[in-house]
Amino acid sequence: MFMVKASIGAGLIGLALLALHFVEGNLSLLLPLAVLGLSLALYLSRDIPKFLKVFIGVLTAVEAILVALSLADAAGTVPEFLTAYVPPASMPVGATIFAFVIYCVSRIPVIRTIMRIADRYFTSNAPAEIKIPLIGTVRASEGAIGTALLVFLILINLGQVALNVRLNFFGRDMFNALQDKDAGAFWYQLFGVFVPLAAVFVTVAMVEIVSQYVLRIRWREFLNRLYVHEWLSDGTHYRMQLIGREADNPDQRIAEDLRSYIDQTYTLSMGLMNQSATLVSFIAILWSLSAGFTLPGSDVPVPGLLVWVCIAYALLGTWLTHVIGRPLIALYFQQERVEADYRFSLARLREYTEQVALLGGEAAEEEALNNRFARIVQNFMQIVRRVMRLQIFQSTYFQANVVVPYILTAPYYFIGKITLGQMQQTVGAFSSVQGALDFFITSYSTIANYKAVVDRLTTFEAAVETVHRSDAANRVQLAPSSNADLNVSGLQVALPDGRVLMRADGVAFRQGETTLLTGPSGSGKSTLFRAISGIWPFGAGQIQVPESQTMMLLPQRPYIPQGSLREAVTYPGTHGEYDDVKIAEALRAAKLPALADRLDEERAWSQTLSLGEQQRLAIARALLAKPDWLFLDEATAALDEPTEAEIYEVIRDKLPEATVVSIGHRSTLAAFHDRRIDMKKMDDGLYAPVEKRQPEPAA
Ligand SMILES: Nc1ncnc2c1ncn2[C@@H]1O[C@H](COP(=O)(O)OP(=O)(O)OP(=O)(O)O)[C@@H](O)[C@H]1O
Repeated sequence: MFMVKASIGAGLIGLALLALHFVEGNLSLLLPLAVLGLSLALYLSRDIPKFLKVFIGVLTAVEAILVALSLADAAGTVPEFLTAYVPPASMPVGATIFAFVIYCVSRIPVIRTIMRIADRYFTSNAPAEIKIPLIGTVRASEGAIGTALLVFLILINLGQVALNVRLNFFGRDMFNALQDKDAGAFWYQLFGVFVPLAAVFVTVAMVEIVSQYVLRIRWREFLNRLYVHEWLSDGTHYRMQLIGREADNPDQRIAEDLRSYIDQTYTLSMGLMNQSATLVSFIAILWSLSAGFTLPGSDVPVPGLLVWVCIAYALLGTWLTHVIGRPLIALYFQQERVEADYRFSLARLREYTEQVALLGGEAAEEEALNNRFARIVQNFMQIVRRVMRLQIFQSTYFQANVVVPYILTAPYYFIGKITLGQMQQTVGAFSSVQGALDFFITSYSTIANYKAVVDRLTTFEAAVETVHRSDAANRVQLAPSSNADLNVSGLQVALPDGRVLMRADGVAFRQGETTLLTGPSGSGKSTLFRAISGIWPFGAGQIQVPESQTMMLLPQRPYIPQGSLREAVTYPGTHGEYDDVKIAEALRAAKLPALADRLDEERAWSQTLSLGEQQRLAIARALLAKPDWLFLDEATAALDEPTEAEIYEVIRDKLPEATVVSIGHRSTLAAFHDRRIDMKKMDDGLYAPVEKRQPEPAA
């Protein structure tokens, strides 16, 4: 496809050249036009990530302007004030080379992975709006707004390079004025040239920083929402931690890694473009400045001598940096992991502070925390050792950078081949080219860190995908059925490592009939409940659930979110779903009258309420949600027997339509259920539910 487009591009260029030849009789513009055509073909070629395509697009557009300027110049139609800005032919060539490099880079698998994350934002169709000063509110898709901001920022960055090029000439003219002792020219250069340029520079820098921050935060907000959504949807967050440790600390990946990814993608890509543009511009200058240079100690002229020296010097530095710094990638990855583990341990301790205090577990906790922190230190010290070596090399290299251009040019100055201004300009251009080529060296740590961040995001995405894929493959199937009962057939429930724990075949939970599930601890009762609610994927077989009926499962230890008591009771209902009167009523019914008028109170409820109170709060949730099926997994085990009896009474009274299935160990529970199923160990070593005859009520 690309070849077809390239051929079409080349054909069009041919036609344009022919037309030009007849009109102008001028073929010297062949090169810029040809390279412009190539850039266009690159831009049009399919399958380039959008983020990179934007860069090629802007480069092509800028290149078109430069070529147009050259054409106008050839035709003698460029206004006087613009003639100084007619670019040398090398500029469009440079832009095309850079576009081609981007194109080639976009074929590299790791870059495609990186760009796929970026493109989730830049290709988004979600409606959005942005307020632009002097223009007002503009509505467009989020992807379009992001793209527009990116285009704007690329243009600004290119503009900054152009300003630097102009300043390089200012340096030459000013030093020449000094050498000639021409005071008039000197002051003109200072106030007529430098001051206006500096003013433009400051304004552009201000606009750039604001636009850049706006783009970054929009981009982050978008990806953040997306990741949070993917993590939370379909119980992925739960199943992800069941399948292994590849995607450890998802909180860290969403909160930290996404931010780093966006910051670094922006900084590195813009930096790379900036440095490439600098490189192209200053190589052109350096090339022309090399004109008078001969091989040292001889009269043999070497075209572009300074350029070659500069490139060889930088390549050597880049290669050495890579060799020394490569282990940093893995070390940074590991650092993120141990830091997140430590943070999580602290947060967990905060959650369980009461249990730790009661058990007097402080010493054990301290030891565990110190051990975890020791891993941070250990890995960090490896980073330090590696960074130290890198730093020794880089510092030496950068110190040498200061003097190398003087060493190269001074001999030519002393024998009068170049003026002081030219020498100064050469040193400036050499440093700019050097700086651009050193981009990789200066950014090595960032790049190493970036790679670690990208790996963490891609493993996160891969884990999300694994969870979704496992949906389709071998797993317990939940099948909605028109039958009012819940039927289990051919079910085998396994552990994450594949070991089968229990089996159940031909078991029915009948609508309207309360069932008590009993059995030894560890026999898989809770896991069967998890399978019925669809969050436990491991195993095989089918569970037919009555369609369009709601289910609610209350575990032994309820989850209580941070926030007000109202939010705790109405969870997982959305804000405003129940009015306060109903909430208070539910709390009173669940034997928590003292809480009924404290709905606005915000505190760590999971730490202040007793377990029995938390369990009653969960019952209040069920009373509000009115599910068709209510599964109670030892959900009243912390209550005294009379209160437990009252709660079952309330459930029967307030939720007469609900089918209750309970798990419990207490014998008194049997009285509240119509039927009992017991988990029994079978001959094959697996547990299976067996119908148990209810004892006749005592006469
Ligand atoms: N995420 C998990 N990873 C590995 N094993 C698990 C996981 N969850 C549960 N198990 C194991 O599955 C088995 C059954 O656990 P389950 O909680 O279903 O038992 P139970 O019958 O409800 O026990 P109890 O009466 O003590 O609550 C246990 O041996 C438990 O260790």
